[in-house]
Amino acid sequence: MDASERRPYHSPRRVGPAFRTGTASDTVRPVPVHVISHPVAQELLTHLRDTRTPSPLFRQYAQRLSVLIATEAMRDLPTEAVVVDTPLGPANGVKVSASVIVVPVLRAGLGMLDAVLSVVPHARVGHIGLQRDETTAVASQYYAKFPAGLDASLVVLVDPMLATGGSAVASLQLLASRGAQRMRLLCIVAAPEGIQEVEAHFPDVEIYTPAIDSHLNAHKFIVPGLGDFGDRLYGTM
Ligand SMILES: O=P(O)(O)OC[C@H]1O[C@H](OP(=O)(O)OP(=O)(O)O)[C@H](O)[C@@H]1O
Ligand SMILES: O=c1cc[nH]c(=O)[nH]1
Ligand SMILES: [Mg+2]
Repeated sequence: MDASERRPYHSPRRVGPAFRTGTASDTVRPVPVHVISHPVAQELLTHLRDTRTPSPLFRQYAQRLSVLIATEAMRDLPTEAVVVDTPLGPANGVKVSASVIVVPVLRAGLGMLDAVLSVVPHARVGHIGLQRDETTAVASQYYAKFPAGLDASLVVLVDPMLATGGSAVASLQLLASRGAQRMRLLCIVAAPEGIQEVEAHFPDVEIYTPAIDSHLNAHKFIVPGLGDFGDRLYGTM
């Protein structure tokens, strides 16, 4: 698809707020969090949590789970009508007509990128490099590069772990400062603290995740979580 074929992203319908159904709270309240409860997604998440899962399998499970998350997150992509010829005659069909920019947060977000691109192959890709300080858990930026057209695209931020929310909010602020208007966040495990932080700064940003966990520990790791996603993905423990 060349640039002339890309059209600005306009959501044809506002996705209604989902209801939080995770383990964090019994209180059901409308928040823009979509919990991917599909049993296949939940089984893949279980494998990712399991300390016995080695890096090669961890990468595979992360990919497969990310396809399911991305599929749900792209449910309302606008399409245009097309007609194709089957061997038996013409058939009406559709073509996705939105401009999508996927932005993984390095490193861990790279473990979801190819999966998201398999769902929206025409998407373009930006990158944000962030690293949490091991003692303060505050993220600092070491890289950022984006394609043109953030303002007219659906921007899909991809980071598997939403812990304090510091990395997600810093990323969303950077994207917003470069013109992004419609943003979504895809993650694999979210903590209530991180969700609150994103909601406080970006109430319109919908979050797609298969898990809302219990809480953060003293080191700001998600409990029960799955440990350090980047380390498990790349074997840097
Ligand atoms: O919500 P937060 O408290 O900001 O934590 C979440 C961030 O922490 C992890 O990255 P990390 O800093 O470990 O970098 P890495 O991906 O290179 O391992 C994770 O991938 C998120 O980006
Ligand atoms: O639990 C956590 C928190 C931040 N980053 C991770 O990889 N895991
Ligand atoms: Mg890490």
